[in-house]
Amino acid sequence: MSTGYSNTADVILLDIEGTTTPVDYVFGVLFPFARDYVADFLTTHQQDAQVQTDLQWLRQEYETDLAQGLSVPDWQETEVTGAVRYIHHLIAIDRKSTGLKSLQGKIWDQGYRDGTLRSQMFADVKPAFERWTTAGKRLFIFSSGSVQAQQLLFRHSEVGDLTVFISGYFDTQTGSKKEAESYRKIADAIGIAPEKILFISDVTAELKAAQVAGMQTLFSIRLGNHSSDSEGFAAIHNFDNV
Ligand SMILES: CSCCC(=O)C(=O)COP(=O)(O)O
Ligand SMILES: [Mg+2]
Repeated sequence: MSTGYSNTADVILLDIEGTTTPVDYVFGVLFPFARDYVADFLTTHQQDAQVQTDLQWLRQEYETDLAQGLSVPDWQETEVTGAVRYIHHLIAIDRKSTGLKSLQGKIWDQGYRDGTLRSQMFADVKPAFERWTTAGKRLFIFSSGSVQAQQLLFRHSEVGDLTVFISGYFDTQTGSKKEAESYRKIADAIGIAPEKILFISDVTAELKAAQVAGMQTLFSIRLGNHSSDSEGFAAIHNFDNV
């Protein structure tokens, strides 16, 4: 029996990759773009204060990996090429790392602004955003991508600027998507009971955490997703009946 959804939500909280946007766009376009441009970007921007913060986060993550005995590429203390090697490694293993995601957002910024990047949305996304907004529901995003990356993605989509429909954005600076506490913090920040929030994602571990926090949940099955096993969660193939 499927669980988690009774369609009584006032707020809809959406994941991005595998829910609003094809996995193929993230893995086939965004990640290679960041991979290809990170060396140039760091060479030009490594002294910027926010880039320095990202590099410090990445360095801490690197030290933790080393302490845990994980296999990581060599990174001498201040070397850009070492940082680039580690960043390439994190992209290759799809680590949902706050430092990596923050840096990726900054790299994608230029690509979106000059028109090289245009984000892809599933065909039912914009009509659903319009329908939910008309029905008085508020829409929020919770993605591993940084808030900056989320805003860029919805502003520069192939179907136009969708940020007008979105009331707020949350990333892993709120907490891991697999921890119930993150969903409690999001409900607090929105100022609504978790039971009034419907969270939609393609990752059941995220739905389990949201459910523990009291949210309603739906599993997203989209073409190209990593898994279509809903593990008992109510599932959808698009937003048409949500
Ligand atoms: C904000 S677009 C890039 C998304 C991203 O970097 C990612 O890892 C996708 O994670 P999600 O939590 O949206 O599945
Ligand atoms: Mg996802």
